[in-house]
Amino acid sequence: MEDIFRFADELGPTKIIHVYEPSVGLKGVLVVDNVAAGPSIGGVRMAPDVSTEECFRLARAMTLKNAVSGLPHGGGKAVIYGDPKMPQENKEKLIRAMASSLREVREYIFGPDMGTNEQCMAVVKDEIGRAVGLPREIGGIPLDEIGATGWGISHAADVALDYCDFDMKGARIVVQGFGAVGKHAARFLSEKGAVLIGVADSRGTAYKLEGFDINKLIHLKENGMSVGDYPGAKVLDPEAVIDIECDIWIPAARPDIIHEDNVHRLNTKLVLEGANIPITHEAEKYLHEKGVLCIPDFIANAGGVICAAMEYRGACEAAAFQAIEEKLRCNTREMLEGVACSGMIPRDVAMEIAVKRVKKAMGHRRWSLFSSAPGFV
Ligand SMILES: NC(=O)C1=CN([C@@H]2O[C@H](COP(=O)(O)OP(=O)(O)OC[C@H]3O[C@@H](n4cnc5c(N)ncnc54)[C@H](OP(=O)(O)O)[C@@H]3O)[C@@H](O)[C@H]2O)C=CC1
Ligand SMILES: O=C(O)CCC(=O)C(=O)O
Repeated sequence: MEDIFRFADELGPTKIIHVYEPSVGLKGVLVVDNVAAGPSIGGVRMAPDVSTEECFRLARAMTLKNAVSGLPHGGGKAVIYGDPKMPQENKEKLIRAMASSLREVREYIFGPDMGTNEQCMAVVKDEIGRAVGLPREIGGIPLDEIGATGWGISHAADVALDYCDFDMKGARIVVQGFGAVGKHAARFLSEKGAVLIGVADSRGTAYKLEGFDINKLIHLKENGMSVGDYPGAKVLDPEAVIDIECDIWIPAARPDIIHEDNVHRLNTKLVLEGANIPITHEAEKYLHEKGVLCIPDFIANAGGVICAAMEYRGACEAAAFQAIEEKLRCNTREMLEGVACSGMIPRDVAMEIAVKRVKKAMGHRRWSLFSSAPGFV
């Protein structure tokens, strides 16, 4: 018999909810992991093929990310099954139904993730009044539009370079995924002097040794084209983005894309994990042994959720940007100093810091993973 508690450990998850509503074709899952620190924040992903296990791993990444960022929030993640490029009308129906079915699950605050955006969060807000990453017109900070996560990645990069043997000026960057995270990471890093030489989206990889004009690339994507349509770029298949020699490689798309079987193909000096869980633990160990510095997801890509948590409390955009900068620089340095002292891989050092904080929050609760106090969530 299937063990439905197979993901359970001392940190969670406290709830796994499967949602089904055939009248609109909704199938979805919500994993609320540890909410000892406060109600969970984490994005809603729309994708055709995410398992409950993957949703759990993404929710756990949020628990660690929120803890390491010192936010009064636990970790959660939701998945709506479907093609994110479906007609807007159908997408809105699915999102409304998902939000409506989770109306009373107050320990989860909806945010944007792969396949959802500010407009989707506006729909959730309209339906149940509980969402972050909202458009400005309804009082939000549109975290994807302003590039909150990319801003954080650029600061993690600054600190990481103190531990590498190259400078930002002229550094060659390659990005897998040119959506909310990938394009803004490339934009902020190029403003610091780096050069984007390789980029992939779901349709292909584009390569240009002289460097892309990032605004031109963004414009082209906004008009429904692929990165491969960039004039003069060499076009390769999507997987080829792994092989391009560069100084900084940024995964900003799907999970588990670098693993034991392909990690040897990476030809880079620094990896900044923009995506969640993009590299397996074994592959990260391999990179560490090869001298490639790898800044793990819940350190490098925390900018989005820091922005979301600030928005939840009514902060303005400028304050959110400042908080992201401060927290990302401080967390990256703390982790890298730990690596320098211990020789451990960066993820393991970051895990120690995050789990210690989660356990401290748990120590304040009668139940370990959540609180039942009135008004807690
Ligand atoms: N949004 C945020 O603030 C945060 C997001 N993240 C994580 O970052 C990652 C990306 O999220 P986000 O940018 O929001 O998502 P988006 O949906 O905005 O963009 C995803 C990008 O990945 C591309 N893509 C999809 N599949 C592949 C593939 N097989 N090969 C190459 N590229 C591919 C898409 O291509 P196409 O353009 O063709 O569709 C698109 O360009 C996710 O792991 C997410 O969880 C983490 C922290 C915060
Ligand atoms: O959209 C949010 O709520 C925060 C961003 C997020 O989901 C993530 O960090 O993976």
